[in-house]
Amino acid sequence: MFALHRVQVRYPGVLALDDVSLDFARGQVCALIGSSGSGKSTVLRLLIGLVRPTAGEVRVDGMPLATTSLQDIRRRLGYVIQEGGLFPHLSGRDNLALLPRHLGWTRERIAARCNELAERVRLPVSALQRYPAELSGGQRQRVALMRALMTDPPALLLDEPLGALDPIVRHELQTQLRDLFDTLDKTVILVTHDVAEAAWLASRLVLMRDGRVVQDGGIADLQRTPTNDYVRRFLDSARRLPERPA
Ligand SMILES: Nc1ncnc2c1ncn2[C@@H]1O[C@H](COP(=O)(O)OP(=O)(O)OP(=O)(O)O)[C@@H](O)[C@H]1O
Repeated sequence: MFALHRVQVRYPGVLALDDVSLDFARGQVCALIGSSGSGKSTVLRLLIGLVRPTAGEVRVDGMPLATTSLQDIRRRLGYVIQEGGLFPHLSGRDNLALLPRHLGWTRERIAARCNELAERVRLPVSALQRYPAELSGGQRQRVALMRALMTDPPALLLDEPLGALDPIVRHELQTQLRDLFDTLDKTVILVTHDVAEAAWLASRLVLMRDGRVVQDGGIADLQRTPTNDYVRRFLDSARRLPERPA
């Protein structure tokens, strides 16, 4: 569905992606992991057309992204940025209604979709009357996820969708996200720092470092045959609880 072919992205003074080639198959859930600044968010920004490659090519459904209009791209993609990215001056419901209204949906259709998605992400419908600042972090992320799903796009791009949440809410949302991915049959590309979260949510992990792909495979491949010491160290950095003293 998406392909990066020998892509390079250069920001002023920074080589953010260096000769990256990746294919994302339809229906696959893939996690981009790696240390801060390794280029994960840049991959998502490329796919949504917010950033252009300085070399190489991005294709969507076999067509060069450069020839596809931004509006067409956005219609095909639900995008959740870090911290949710909701408009602070709009209620949750108005945030959700923005794109559907633009597409000419009726009030009834918008309301029905809000109710359906609120149930799916387990958010009380009454919370949608509130402004983002009046919601808890977990509720805000749920609304952001609902907004990405409103028009039922075939693909979801999620940038640290569960960052900055307390561990209990994060755990709960991880479970719900996995249920959603299992039932929705969408192409999902998500960015996370958390290896355990990546392995729980995605069948494929792409580990990045300094703008390059270090390893690409299932968690079992990374564990059994790490391509280098960095992969081993990255996996080992996930802390386990210490043994409780006797
Ligand atoms: N608009 C920008 N202008 C200049 N440099 C940028 C810009 N956006 C990102 N960068 C740089 O490009 C590199 C890759 O950034 P990117 O946000 O893709 O990394 P990341 O892996 O998603 O990081 P994080 O996990 O911290 O979000 C970093 O060195 C970053 O500082």
